[in-house]
Amino acid sequence: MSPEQTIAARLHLARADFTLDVDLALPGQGVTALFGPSGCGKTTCLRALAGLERAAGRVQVKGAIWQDDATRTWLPTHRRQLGYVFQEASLFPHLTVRRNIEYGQRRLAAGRRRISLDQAVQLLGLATLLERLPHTLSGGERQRVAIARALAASPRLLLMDEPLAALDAARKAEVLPYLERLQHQLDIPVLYVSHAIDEVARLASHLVLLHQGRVLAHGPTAELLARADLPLAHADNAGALVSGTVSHHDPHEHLLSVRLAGCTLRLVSSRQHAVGEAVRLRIPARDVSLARVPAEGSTILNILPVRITRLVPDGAGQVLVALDCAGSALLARITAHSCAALALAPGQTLHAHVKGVALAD
Ligand SMILES: Nc1ncnc2c1ncn2[C@@H]1O[C@H](COP(=O)(O)OP(=O)(O)OP(=O)(O)O)[C@@H](O)[C@H]1O
Repeated sequence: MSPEQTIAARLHLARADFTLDVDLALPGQGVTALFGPSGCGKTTCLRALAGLERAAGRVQVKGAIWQDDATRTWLPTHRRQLGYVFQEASLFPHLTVRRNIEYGQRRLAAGRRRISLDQAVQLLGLATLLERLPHTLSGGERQRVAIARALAASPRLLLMDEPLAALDAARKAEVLPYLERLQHQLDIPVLYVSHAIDEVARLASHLVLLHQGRVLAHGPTAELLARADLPLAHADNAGALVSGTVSHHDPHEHLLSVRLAGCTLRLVSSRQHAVGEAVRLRIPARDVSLARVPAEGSTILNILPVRITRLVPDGAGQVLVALDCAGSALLARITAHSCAALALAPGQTLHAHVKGVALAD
C-alpha cells in the first residue's frame, strides 16, 4: 500500500523505568486496536503519536509527515490533524452540546473541513441533545459528544484511549453501535486502546499487541485472537472470531445458520437477518470441547470436523488447543487430563462440540 493509504510510526521514548520502542505499519482505514497489559505503553504510544510526548522517530499519517528525525520535522499537537477521545469525556461544562462540538472546528480552515457539524451530530445521534449542558447528559451521551467534537475537527486519524472504560455495561452497549457506524461511514482510521477483548473483537479489524513497550505481534484481529502462542488466547474469555454469511434464518425458532469456509454454524439470534448477510461470530475457547466421535442425542447444535494445529499448556491443569475447521481457526480450552486421556497431538482430526456461539457485531 502507498504511504497515502497507511500509517507508519517509528517511536522511541525512554523513561527511567520504561522504554517505548515500536515500529508500526497500520492500515489507513478501519479500527486498529492497541492491546496489552496495564503499563505496557498503550497510552504512551497514543500520546507520542499525538505529539503530547516527545518521542524520537518518524510518524507519517496517510501521506502527512508529523515528525521525522531525519529532516528535523516536528509538528506540535495542534498541527497534527487528529482527534483524541479519552476515557472521560472532558467536555466544557459551561458550553452546550452544540458549542462543545463547534469547538472542535474552531482552528480548522474552511477548506480543510471534511466533516460538517451536521454530519458529526447525525453520526453520533445527538440532534435532540444540542442545546443541553454536559451535566444533564448520561455518561454514554457525554462520550458521544466527545467523539462528535473530535470528528468535527476532520481528523486524519482518530485516537481513542479506552473511550468506553468509564461506562457501565448498558452505556457501553449504547455507544458501541455508534463506533461501528463511524468506521463504515467515514474514511478515518481509528487507533483504539482497550482492555476489553470483546470490545476489540467487535470493533477492530487489525490488532497490535504491546508488551513492555514493544510490539509482541500485529495483524488481522481474527488471526491474532486464535493464536495459541499469544497471551490473548490465555485470557479467561479467550475465543476465536470467525467470519461467515447467513445461509438461513428461522424467525420462529430464532435460529440462524451461518456458512463459514467449510462448515455451517447454528446459533440463536433474535435479530432480523437476510440470507447472504456477512456476520462475524465469537466462539469462546471454554465453550468448545473435543471428541473422537460426534455426540449423538445431544443438545449441542454444532459439531464440526476439526484438525489440531497446536497444543499449548494453559495454566494449571488446562490445555489450549488450536484447531483448523476447513480454513477457520478455532480454539478449545480443555483439561490436561482429557488431553492426555485422548492422547491428543497436532495433526489429529476430531469433532469439536461447540456449545456457545455469539454474534460479534
Ligand atoms: N508521565 C509519566 N512519567 C513517568 N512514567 C510514566 C508516565 N506516564 C506513564 N508512565 C509509565 O510508563 C509506562 C507505560 O504507561 P502507559 O500509561 O503508557 O501504559 P498503558 O499500557 O496505557 O497502561 P494502562 O492500561 O494501565 O492505562 C508505565 O510503567 C507507567 O508507569
